[in-house]
Amino acid sequence: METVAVLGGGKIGEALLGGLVAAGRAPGELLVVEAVATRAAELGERYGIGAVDAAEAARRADVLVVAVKPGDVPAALDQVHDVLAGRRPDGDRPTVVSLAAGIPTASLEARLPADTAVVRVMPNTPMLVGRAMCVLSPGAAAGEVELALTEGLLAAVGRTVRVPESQQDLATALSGSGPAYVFLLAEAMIDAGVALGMPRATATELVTATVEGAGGLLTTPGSDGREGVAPHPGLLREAVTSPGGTTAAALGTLEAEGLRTALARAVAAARDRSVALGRQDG
Ligand SMILES: NC(=O)C1=CN([C@@H]2O[C@H](COP(=O)(O)OP(=O)(O)OC[C@H]3O[C@@H](n4cnc5c(N)ncnc54)[C@H](OP(=O)(O)O)[C@@H]3O)[C@@H](O)[C@H]2O)C=CC1
Ligand SMILES: O=C(O)[C@@H]1CCC=N1
Repeated sequence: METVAVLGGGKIGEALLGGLVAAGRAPGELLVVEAVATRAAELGERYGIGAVDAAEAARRADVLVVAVKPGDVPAALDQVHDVLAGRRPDGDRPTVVSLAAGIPTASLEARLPADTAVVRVMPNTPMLVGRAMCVLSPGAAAGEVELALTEGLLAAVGRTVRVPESQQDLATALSGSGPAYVFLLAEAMIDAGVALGMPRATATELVTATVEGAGGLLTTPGSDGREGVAPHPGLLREAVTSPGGTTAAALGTLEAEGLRTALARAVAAARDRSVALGRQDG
């Protein structure tokens, strides 16, 4: 298998590395470059992954993953530039896979040796448990071979979809940041249960199982009574909503409080922030 080196062993770097190990990848094929030494040691203890410096990662990697904060991307690429320049672009040089929100492939390519294959990916943290949604767009020098290599790697930790790069900022707002919206919803439901008198442990068990079960219905073909098409959230919601019942009372309150509008604005704010992060680069 190919050697995967990850620049940045933070939240998403760990989700990828931990997810790959859980999916059966040999830790010896995985490398991490991490600025914080204690963090690198933690990843070594947790997953058996070796920490190396940027130059060694650039020498050994078949896939070089950029998982530092968007503002740190230029410096991280500068650290690997010269070693990458010494490797031939026709198959020897690693594919550079960027997970950084907002940073266009053109900006990445401008800081890398000419003709480096770059794939921009927006993953999400469920990668750690093999349930990622990874959204891919190729850069100018990335062809089918590099895209398939990246998809093959990420398929081990969840689902992949290709989109035109013009949709990457919106993908970031939906699936990249999306888990946080669901966690906030879960947290708020648990707190509401506690406020109304249920022990926190019980409320947590009820709500987490409910989120998991609802996710299962959303992703199970035929769950809304129709065959051959993806389940529709509206139909699944209708099936919960008995006439004159409890769900209708709750949904009426959520609509009156503007939940849909709040979510629409939140997604637009995340999309706009992703665009702004790309403009701040370099
Ligand atoms: N968290 C998420 O859910 C998602 C994150 N992303 C993207 O992933 C990237 C990382 O995000 P996240 O994991 O949350 O951030 P973190 O801050 O948790 O992780 C980044 C890590 O990289 C370290 N670092 C910084 N510069 C370098 C360098 N040159 N070489 C090696 N390590 C370095 C940081 O150290 P220090 O703290 O000292 O800076 C930090 O430990 C971002 O670009 C983000 O947009 C994409 C999708 C989802
Ligand atoms: O919050 C962020 O900027 C990153 C990108 C998507 C999820 N986390």
